[in-house]
Amino acid sequence: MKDAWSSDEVRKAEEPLIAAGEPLMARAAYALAQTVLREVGARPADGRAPGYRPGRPSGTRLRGSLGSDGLPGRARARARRMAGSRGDVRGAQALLLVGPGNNGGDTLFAGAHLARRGMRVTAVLASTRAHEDGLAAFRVAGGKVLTLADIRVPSVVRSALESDVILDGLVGVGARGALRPPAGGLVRTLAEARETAGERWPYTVAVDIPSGIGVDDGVVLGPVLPADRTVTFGALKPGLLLPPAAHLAGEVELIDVGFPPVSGSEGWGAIWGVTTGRHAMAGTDPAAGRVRRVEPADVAALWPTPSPHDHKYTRGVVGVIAGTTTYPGAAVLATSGAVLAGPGMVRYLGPEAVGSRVLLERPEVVVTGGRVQSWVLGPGVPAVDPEAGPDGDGQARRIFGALAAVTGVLSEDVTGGKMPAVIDAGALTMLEHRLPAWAVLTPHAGELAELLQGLGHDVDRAAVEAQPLHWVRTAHQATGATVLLKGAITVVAGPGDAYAQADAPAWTATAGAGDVLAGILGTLLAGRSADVVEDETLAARLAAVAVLVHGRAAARASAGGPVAALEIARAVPAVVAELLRD
Ligand SMILES: NC(=O)C1=CN([C@@H]2O[C@H](COP(=O)(O)OP(=O)(O)OC[C@H]3O[C@@H](n4cnc5c(N)ncnc54)[C@H](O)[C@@H]3O)[C@@H](O)[C@H]2O)[C@@H](O)CC1
Ligand SMILES: [K+]
Repeated sequence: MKDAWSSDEVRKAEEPLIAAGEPLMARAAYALAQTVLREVGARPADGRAPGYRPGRPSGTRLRGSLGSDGLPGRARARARRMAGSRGDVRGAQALLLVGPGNNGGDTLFAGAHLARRGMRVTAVLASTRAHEDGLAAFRVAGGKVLTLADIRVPSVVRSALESDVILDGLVGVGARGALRPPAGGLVRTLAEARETAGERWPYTVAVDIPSGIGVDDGVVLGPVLPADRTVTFGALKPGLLLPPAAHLAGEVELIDVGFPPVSGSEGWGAIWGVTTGRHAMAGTDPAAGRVRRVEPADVAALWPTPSPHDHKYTRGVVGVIAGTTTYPGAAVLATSGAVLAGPGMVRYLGPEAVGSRVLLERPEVVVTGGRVQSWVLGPGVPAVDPEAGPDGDGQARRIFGALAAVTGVLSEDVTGGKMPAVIDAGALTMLEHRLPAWAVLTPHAGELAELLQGLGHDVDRAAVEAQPLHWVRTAHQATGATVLLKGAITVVAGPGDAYAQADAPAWTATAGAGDVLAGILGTLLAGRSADVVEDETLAARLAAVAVLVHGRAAARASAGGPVAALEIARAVPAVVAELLRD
């Protein structure tokens, strides 16, 4: 599990270490310089071609969203330039963008290391203030210092285009809001120049964070220079995991500067003396938990794996109400996702003609009613039209019935107990009662905006995409449900921690992929039905696992090319087997 720490948490962790005389900045700057030296040293053996880009790094720690071939966009270009690297950095040029705080200090100390290794290093000070010791060390090492006020933005752009590497050290965790002038104007112009220069743009390293992103919530309120790599210190920051900012961070490398090892709330309780309640302040809501990312190694502990004593009913039965005669494919895809994720059984409820199609693809499915341990509601079912009332071949009526079980409106004597559910597509328009956390809503941005509008919020799709964590948490608070917002980076929030998953190649954005995801998650909820009711934070974790498995299945089925939704479902068993084996 990757854990992001809010800027307040980072400060609290730093304080005692700095008081104890730990050389945090020296460690950060040294590691940053090593990364730059490694990258620049990987240049082609025939010397620095104009617009040279260093080689692909060996140690990728974390990626943002992936390209169709599973590599972050800019890493692809660098991968092609690997051949003939020679490790010599003498004469290579670095441009440092230096802000007034410790982030600028890290950058200046790193620049001093680079200069001592024979690189030609220029620091542009964006402010009248700069870290004094850092600046002195940089000068002694032979670095050249310019101030933005003296040289102006166009000459910084020229200098950037002549450089091999840029270090963005304008602001770090001390950032508040969008970059202000003159740093904001400089970054805006550099970002535009990068767009024009394309592959000729130098390798760009963000120091701690890409300056200008929302450190704690991942929003992008103003100009940001996209990085090929972010070297971050002590802990990941939420903005490096969350969209849209995570798309600007490139590959993220976490440097250990000596923070205590912490994983999850238990560790924080021990460190801060928190004995009860929520621990962290990441994101926009002080009451909410951390921002995290589930990793492949976490899956085995969460996946409902059968024991020899299990039979199909103890393993969990998934009930799927999806598809209509107009949209029968969604029923096939959702049941396929559920079956291939490995439940005890899948029941399908819907029009007979659709059930027959489901059976053609998945003869394991049972097309009669009966007890279930989770519901998958709504894929391929149209939104309820308030004028016309429920229709859709009776699917709306069936979904309303299932929702009555999920919300507890129906007696548990009738439903057989509390019931987790995946609520997708048309079913999102059928919510009439407050939901438990073990109901998982799975909207895309447009559907989430509509849901929130229905709850009285003035928000559209673009606003949701600009502040996904905020709106996902708002929807959770308003409905009670766990909310999974589908996207290139999927954001999940319920009571407690939020999750930002970047597992899928861009080809996954294809019709029907969400139906498969709903099915996979239905199987996870059925297999751990009692646990999700017991632990209200578990549904979000399982939702993140479903997203991870779905994304990896898409990558496997895609193999760098197009992928059809049914092929994602078909790749699930091999992906799960691999994750359980590792
Ligand atoms: N976490 C760690 O373990 C370590 C952190 N260190 C560095 O220290 C940084 C934090 O340093 P500081 O607290 O000095 O803060 P920063 O250097 O991040 O930024 C603070 C300065 O930027 C200005 N500023 C804030 N928001 C701005 C905006 N929107 N536009 C323009 N200027 C803005 C402020 O006026 C202030 O002068 C970290 O990001 C990291 O780089 C390292 O030195 C040591 C290790
Ligand atoms: K920075």
